[in-house]
Amino acid sequence: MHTLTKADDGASSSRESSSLEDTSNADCVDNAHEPISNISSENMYIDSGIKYSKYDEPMFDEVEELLGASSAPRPCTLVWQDVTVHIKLKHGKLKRLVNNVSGIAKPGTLVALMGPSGAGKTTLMTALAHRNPVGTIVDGDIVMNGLPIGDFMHRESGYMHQDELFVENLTVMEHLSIMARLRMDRRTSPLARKRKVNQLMRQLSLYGARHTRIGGLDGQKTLSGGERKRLAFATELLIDPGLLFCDEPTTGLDSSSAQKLMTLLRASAVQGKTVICTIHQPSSELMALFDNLVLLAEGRIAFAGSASAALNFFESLGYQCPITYNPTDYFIKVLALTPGSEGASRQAIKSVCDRFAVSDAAKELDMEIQLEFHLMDHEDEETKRSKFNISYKPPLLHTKIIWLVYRYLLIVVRDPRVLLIRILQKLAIAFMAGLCFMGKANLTQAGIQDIQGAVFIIIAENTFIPMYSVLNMLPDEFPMLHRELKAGLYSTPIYYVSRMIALFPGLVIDPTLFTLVVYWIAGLRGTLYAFGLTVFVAILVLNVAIACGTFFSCAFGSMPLAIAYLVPFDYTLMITSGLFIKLSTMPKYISWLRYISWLMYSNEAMSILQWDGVQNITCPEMSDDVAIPCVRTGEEVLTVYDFGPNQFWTDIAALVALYLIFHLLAILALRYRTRRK
Ligand SMILES: Nc1ncnc2c1ncn2[C@@H]1O[C@H](COP(=O)(O)OP(=O)(O)OP(=O)(O)O)[C@@H](O)[C@H]1O
Repeated sequence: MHTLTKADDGASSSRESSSLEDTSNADCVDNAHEPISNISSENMYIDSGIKYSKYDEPMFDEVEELLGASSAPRPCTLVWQDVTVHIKLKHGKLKRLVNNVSGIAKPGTLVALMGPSGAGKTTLMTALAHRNPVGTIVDGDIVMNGLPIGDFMHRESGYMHQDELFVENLTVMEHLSIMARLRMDRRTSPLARKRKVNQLMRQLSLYGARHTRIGGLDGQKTLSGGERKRLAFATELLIDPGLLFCDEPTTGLDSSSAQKLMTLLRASAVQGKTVICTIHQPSSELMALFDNLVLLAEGRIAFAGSASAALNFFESLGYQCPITYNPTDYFIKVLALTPGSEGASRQAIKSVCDRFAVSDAAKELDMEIQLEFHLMDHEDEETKRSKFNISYKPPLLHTKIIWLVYRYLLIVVRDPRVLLIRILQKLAIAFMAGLCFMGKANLTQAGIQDIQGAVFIIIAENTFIPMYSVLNMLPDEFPMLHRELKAGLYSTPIYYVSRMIALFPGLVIDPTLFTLVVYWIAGLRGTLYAFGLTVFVAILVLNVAIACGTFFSCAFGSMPLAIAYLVPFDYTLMITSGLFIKLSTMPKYISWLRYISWLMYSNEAMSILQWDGVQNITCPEMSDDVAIPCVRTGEEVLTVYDFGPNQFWTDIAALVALYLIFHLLAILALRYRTRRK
């Protein structure tokens, strides 16, 4: 049953033992690139369904088909020594997640990071990949090709997450094309970019699904789990990283899809990449694809070395893997906490880790690490630099904005029903409202209230529903935003600006349509000047409302919290709009609120457009003995509402200022939120 050990025949062990002498990265890569056709059949053997050359290198006839005959990736050697990871808890205490862990991953190797749930695999891998969550403290040395890891890891390494996140409405080709624009060197020609995308789609069997949406609208074909994983893999391969981290890539896949994906990872290693992979209890066939195994338990190393050596090590401790057991399952069983007897389990795990720390395998590993450090120390700067993609030029700021805007516009275009329903709904409300005011907007005493009412309807419709509808937009995108920020694809302000630009067409069309219908049905002032500027103010109102809603969603992070704070705020806005209370009579301690009320500014501006210069408001017939108060001019109407007739452009300036302030506050809140993660 112990079929996981391709080293059982001795071929692998000879490589293991020679690995200390064979420290040249180039050798690893060269071996990996020996043309398959040059190896005769007597120089190969088959184990676990995988062909191996006499050099014990898996012979993927399909390597070139799988991953193409691209140029050899930059060799990446990652060494980590005495790495300890703590996380800061809320009350300031530190919790240790990874404890004094060392290891090495060389070019052309596929390393499995295994252990029971909660062992610290993901924590260690994010530390090695320099993609730690905020609040993580990493101690120890992590060195890639002689340099302590840093932000350069974004361009030198790829990171496949356990749960892949995509903009679901995009097709495979759109996703990869946009990612190519965001990730690849800006000097890459459009043809080369296109070729790369096509090549990856073919190699990863995604070409047939290139026009399939990743996730979907009802009834539409979408990608399978395996295809999604392969797409995530393709996304990482766009920059052809020398180092690849994969967090549980087989989770959620059936055995055939898992085998397919792992074969791809193996092929990447054969090409010369360094691949580090966390994996949960792989089958023997899958385990056979790995060169090295690192077993973690309770944040410590329980074993590091080849799979066959792991069997020997556990046997030496008295843990004899039953013949019917998959060895990896057995290792995990030994290292997992047993419910009900956690104390005894912890003691047993500690004993395994302690024994490994003084084992020959640990000493060998330590020697290998020391040797690697020694070699790195003696490399000159030029050699070190040649191992990095220092000439990489990230896409320019405007390129990122254009492609992000394109991505978010596609979301709208992909589902035009949402847009159509929104427009129809808007028009229906506009007709309803317009019909209520039809024939009422006259220059009479009663008409004053009707005109002011119609103006307020235009303002309210462009404020409340849009402000609330935007509350879940950014929080829904936070997980993906965090991930793409960590991958160094763009910055928070670039994301925010792009997101808002993509919204903008809707923010112009919506208020224009609504105002157009209400204005003409209600029969508001029939000059082009008044109509045009009313539409302009309505557009401004909607944009300020969206900016305000976005700020609340960024500041409070979730829709329920944002609503809790927004409701009292919107009441304040409404009360101070000038329609419900005479602004000059408001108590001093509260009257300042009118200055942040865009409802007040817009109400004043639209009222001015309706009443400026009006001189002929009719009064009811008066009997000789009763003097009925009567408003005869537009200026008097404005005075009734405490609006200044000359305030129009001041109101516009205030609306623009509020628009900018809310967006600025939203960006600051979003930055704070994304930095905390
Ligand atoms: N932010 C955090 N605050 C507190 N504890 C944390 C935090 N992040 C991780 N942990 C704890 O650290 C331990 C290791 O977590 P990690 O995700 O690295 O485990 P894992 O081995 O990848 O587990 P799994 O296989 O289930 O994904 C777990 O016990 C987890 O609860």
